[in-house]
Amino acid sequence: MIKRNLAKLMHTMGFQISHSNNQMKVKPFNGPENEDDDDNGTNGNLTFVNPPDVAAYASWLVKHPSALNMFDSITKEAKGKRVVVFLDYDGTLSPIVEDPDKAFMSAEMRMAVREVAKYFPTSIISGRSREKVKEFVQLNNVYYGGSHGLDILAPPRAVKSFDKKGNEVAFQPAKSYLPAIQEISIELEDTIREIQGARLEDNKFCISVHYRQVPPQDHEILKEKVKSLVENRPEFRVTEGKMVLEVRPSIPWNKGDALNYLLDTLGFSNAEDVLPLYIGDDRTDEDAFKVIAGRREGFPIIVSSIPKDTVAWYSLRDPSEVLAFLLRLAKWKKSETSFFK
Ligand SMILES: O=P(O)(O)OC[C@H]1O[C@H](O[C@H]2O[C@H](CO)[C@@H](O)[C@H](O)[C@H]2O)[C@H](O)[C@@H](O)[C@@H]1O
Repeated sequence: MIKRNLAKLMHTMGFQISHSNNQMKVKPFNGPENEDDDDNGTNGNLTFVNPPDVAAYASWLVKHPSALNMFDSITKEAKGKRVVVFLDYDGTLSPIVEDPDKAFMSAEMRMAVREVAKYFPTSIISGRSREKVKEFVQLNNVYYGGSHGLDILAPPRAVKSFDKKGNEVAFQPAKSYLPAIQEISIELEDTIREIQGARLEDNKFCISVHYRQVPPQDHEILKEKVKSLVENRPEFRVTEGKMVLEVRPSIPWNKGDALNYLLDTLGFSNAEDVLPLYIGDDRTDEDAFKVIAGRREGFPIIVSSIPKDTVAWYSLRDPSEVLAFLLRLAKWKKSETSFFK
């Protein structure tokens, strides 16, 4: 009886449930260690549920309802307005994996993003270098913001994105930091050399220090080392993501500013009928959620399979739900467009 009621509750909350050998299985819980590593479930395995986690997630979903369950009210609000889409990359369009160089996007996801971009101006704002994220995404009908928005190739039609000869020029507010970034990268390399499994990723205007493959007992040692190195370099600051420290120039620029910059260059800054939609999974995406929340209009959507503090209004559990949402969004717009033809 209790089991049946729990199953009913979870179904209402949007969980996928299956039964075998009389044991209830729910996707996606498999006991994430902490909020920094809530990427469990992205491998699609079903695992046994810890009931308190299910209850916690269910009550979190009340505050941050599934964007799939809320789809009709989202499209009702979007009708007749201009939706502008912003997407994070890692953990949103691609599952979190051990090796950052292998965070590939599926062909289905690529097709879904391409479809969405046919109907809505679409940008991808990532912590990766702009070149790297473009290499993963391989689409020409989206705009790219790399290094957490410190490197944006604005829409070709925007005056700001051309130099005198008419060549495309990226917006790079931290360009003068490049020599210092190279210097700190060498220092970081030296600092982490002794720590087994630690690795650097050069994201052009940010350096990521990954510790996903570092033994847990060394995580704090690594964090301490990196933070004390950066403390001596006031021109840099550290932000934290999923098993990664991101060393970046201490200029007041984040994914929220990048969102505003893109809205501006796309010609939407003063428009009242614009609804930005942002989907992201990590702490740095909160800056973009805040911008949308501040406008009181739009759709800030967090990707998370565990309850976490967020200013996002809606949620999706993992990249597979992001895929479902994007496909539905494109389908909705396509049917709306053909209806008015
Ligand atoms: O803003 P994002 O596009 O989400 O970038 C944030 C970081 O994403 C990448 O690291 C994360 O994904 C890796 C691959 O799945 C994973 O191995 C790592 O543990 C995650 O933190 C990227 O490699 C970093 O440089 C970005 O800072």
